[in-house]
Amino acid sequence: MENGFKQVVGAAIVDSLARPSRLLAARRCAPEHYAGMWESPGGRGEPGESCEEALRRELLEELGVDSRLGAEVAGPSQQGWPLAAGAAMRVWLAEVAAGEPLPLEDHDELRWVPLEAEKLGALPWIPADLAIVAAVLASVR
Ligand SMILES: Nc1nc2c([nH]c(=O)n2[C@H]2C[C@H](O)[C@@H](COP(=O)(O)OP(=O)(O)OP(=O)(O)O)O2)c(=O)[nH]1
Repeated sequence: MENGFKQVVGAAIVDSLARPSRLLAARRCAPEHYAGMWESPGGRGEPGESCEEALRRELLEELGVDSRLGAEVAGPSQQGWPLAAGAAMRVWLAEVAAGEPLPLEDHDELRWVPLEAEKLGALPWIPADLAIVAAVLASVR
């Protein structure tokens, strides 16, 4: 695997993988320069974890839910979507398998947003996430 970027993983959590109509957006409360911006829950992997394992662990830690991953929303490189500061994020569609998502860590608000360009575009996403949100929309249509 190519290893030029710090690998981040993120989840485009939809209400239902079979019939997606809403996306779970999460508002970051830290670090300061990302506070107030919306993103896909996720984070960095730990040594020895696959990206999928890292993502399911992050969703349990951050939101308190068990998750089921669907298809990857492939980005322009093997490492996914370019982020700021030399990082890249692989993104998977996902749904909640058990539990109710809560902003336990890193976020101060969660919102189920209709999978419509206008509704999603109204949130101040981390700039790097705008291309990802557009690809998620395209992938569920
Ligand atoms: N989780 C997530 N991080 C994103 C997104 N977009 C984006 O630019 N980032 C950036 C913010 C952070 O600099 C980095 C992810 O780091 P993180 O802070 O979520 O990772 P982590 O929970 O494992 O935290 P740490 O171990 O680095 O402290 O990627 C996104 O949609 N989701």
